[in-house]
Amino acid sequence: MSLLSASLLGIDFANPLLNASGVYCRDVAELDALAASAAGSLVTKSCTLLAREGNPEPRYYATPLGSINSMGLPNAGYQYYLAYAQQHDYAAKPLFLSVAGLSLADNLTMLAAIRAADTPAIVELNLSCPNVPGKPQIGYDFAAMTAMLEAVTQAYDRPFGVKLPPYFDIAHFDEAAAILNRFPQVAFVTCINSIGNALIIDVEAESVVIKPKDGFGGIGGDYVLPTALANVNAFYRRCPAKQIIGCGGVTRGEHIFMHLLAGASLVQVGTALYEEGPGIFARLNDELAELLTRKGYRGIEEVRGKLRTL
Ligand SMILES: O=C1NC(=O)NC(C(=O)O)N1
Repeated sequence: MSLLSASLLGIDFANPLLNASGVYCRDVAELDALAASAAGSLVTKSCTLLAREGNPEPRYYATPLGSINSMGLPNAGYQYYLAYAQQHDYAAKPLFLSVAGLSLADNLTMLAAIRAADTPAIVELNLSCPNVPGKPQIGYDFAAMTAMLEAVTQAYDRPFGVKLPPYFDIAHFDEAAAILNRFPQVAFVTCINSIGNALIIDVEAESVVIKPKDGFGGIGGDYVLPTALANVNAFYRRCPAKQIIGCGGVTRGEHIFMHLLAGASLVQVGTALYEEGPGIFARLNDELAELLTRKGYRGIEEVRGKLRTL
């Protein structure tokens, strides 16, 4: 095991880093670039039953503090990503398949096909896209989330994970964790998706900056780091039988260290990857390794969940 070795579902990872679903992972060229990068693994763009164009552009905008997006689940359809999963070299690094069906039936159809293909790909079920007009985030509807997990765990007999929206109330951490703990098959929880329905305004133009939904979109980057860390730690504390993948606000090695302290086993990078490209993974691994070494750690397992309270 090396300094940066990580583990999830009993699978070894060279390092804890991967992309956030949706960033740099929509087509074969992007996925191959991630596979060839210093990332320890990669995840595909959340797929739907049929290919989608997504929302009208402009639908992504970066600011000095992060980004806002309302992509609207543009993707090539699940068969495209399943085909990619069938040809991926798993000896090189693990691959995650992100699934975001627009209905329970669509999720069941896609998961049945994924299961039948019997690849080593790990499913991350996206319960938190904030950008499909008319489709509320399942993660904020506890009854719908329960029904989805009851049906999915009946139909899909492998360990999988869920991508959750950020929660902001202790009672919601408690309720969401209680639901997840009813499903041992939910082996990991990815916290967080973007903070939905924010609004960024351009003062010069006196205008919003993205076209869909009157400018309302999910934010990422520096804006979301404290919320991401809180959600990672809240579910780490409440779901001792599950692992946590952290996502949100990572631009430097020390942010990865924060996610690890909060309880993350792996850490996803979104906005910063969009802006810097896959070369970011070599930089982040170097910065994390330098920080761990300076602090006298021999591996990330010694850091995970060790956040001190006062
Ligand atoms: O789950 C998602 N989160 C986001 O922030 N954006 C994408 C999207 O809009 O496709 N999906």
